[in-house]
Amino acid sequence: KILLAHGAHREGKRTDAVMEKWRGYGLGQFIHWGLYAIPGGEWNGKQYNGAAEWIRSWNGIPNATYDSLIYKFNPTAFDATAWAKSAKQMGARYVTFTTKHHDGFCMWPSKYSKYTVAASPYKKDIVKAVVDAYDKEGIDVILYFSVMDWSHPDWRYEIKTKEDSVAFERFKKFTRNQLIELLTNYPKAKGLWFDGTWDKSWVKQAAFADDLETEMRKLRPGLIIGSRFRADENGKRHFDSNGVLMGDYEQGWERKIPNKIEEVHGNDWDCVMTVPENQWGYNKAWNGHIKSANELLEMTAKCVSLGGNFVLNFGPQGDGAIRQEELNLATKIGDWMKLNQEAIYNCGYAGYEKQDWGYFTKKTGSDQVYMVVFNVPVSGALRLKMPAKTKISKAYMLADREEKILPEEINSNEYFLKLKKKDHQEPFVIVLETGKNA
Ligand SMILES: C[C@@H]1N[C@@H](C#Cc2ccccc2)[C@H](O)[C@@H]1O
Repeated sequence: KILLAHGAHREGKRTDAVMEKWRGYGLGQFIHWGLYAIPGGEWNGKQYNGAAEWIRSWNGIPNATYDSLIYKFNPTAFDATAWAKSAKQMGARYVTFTTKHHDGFCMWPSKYSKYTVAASPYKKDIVKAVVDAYDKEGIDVILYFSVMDWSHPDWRYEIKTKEDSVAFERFKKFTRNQLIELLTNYPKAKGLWFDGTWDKSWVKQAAFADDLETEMRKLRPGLIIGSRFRADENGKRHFDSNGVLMGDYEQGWERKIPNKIEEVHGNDWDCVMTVPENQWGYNKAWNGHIKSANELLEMTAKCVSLGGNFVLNFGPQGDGAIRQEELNLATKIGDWMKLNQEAIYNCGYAGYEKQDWGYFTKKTGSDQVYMVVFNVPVSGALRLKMPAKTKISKAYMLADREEKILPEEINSNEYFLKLKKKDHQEPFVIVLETGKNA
């Protein structure tokens, strides 16, 4: 093992109650909202071909012109309670909200910056409104924070000169001040979701970032911080030089999902996912491949079946309203979750062999196993392979417990489950009651 002063401080999963709850969330919501929602991926009638929340980096817009959007920020349709109720209906159990994205605009009245909601026509504290509204709905809040801050004069991508170094020291103090401010102003927040930590300037700050993480955890015991916050002294990110996860869960699953359990290395993790292929902030153009509710439900089940959580992103418009297409998805997902949430919440990896019909999930701390079915063969029967000596004593539809399914044993641990209905237009869950040699 390599001796590290700033590597991971813990090996293996956290076992405290806060993290146990995080582990069982199953489904979450991400919200990307800021000044970038005003242009919505378009400027002077020209479509920006990147992610809408990155439009400030487009050389088609002078930085000062983008930053003057602050004077247009007055989201008259913003209603945090409506957002929180929509998230509750969808079945989200946590929300990750952008306090400051790469453009540096603060959605809270930070006393360390002039580039905040306080200086906009809207004036009010949006982070507070979101934290309070979601907390009231019983949805835990995680605060997204981008270390990279394009608008700050002391931000550097790389430290090349003495001047860079002096400036970046000021930037580090500014970053620490804002993070302590967020934890102090919004004590209900359960965690911090860091982004914008990949540039050389920050990767070189192993000692500073390590001390800052320690300070934040001391200020807020139980705080949840992912693997993206800091690098070790060798510049290793997410996993330190000994291959040990940095932080409390793996944060690398951005717009991608693992395919097998080995890929998650026994760690906690969540996947954050966009509805369009790669748009986090609001984009006027709702085009390219837009994921359907069934696709998103499959992603949710796949994540839970591999011990993770699925976090679906919403990009509210510049006026604060969530676009109807996203509200419709939330409703469809919520309707399914109402009937089937038992197979998602507080569930994880069952340890069974993956099969074509869909995903196994298992209730944490129990033997209860679920089949979340996405693919019914033309035969209308599901071939089910169980671990050796694991018998099925009972099988029934979760959404209608009276609908029993008679498992026909075809081998010592292989069954045919004949379904009453063949053509399913959405996924369904079969509850399996098993028992060793039942
Ligand atoms: C959670 C997501 N992370 C941000 C990013 C990025 C990014 C940066 C460099 C290369 C590819 C992707 C996106 O803007 C969004 O906030």
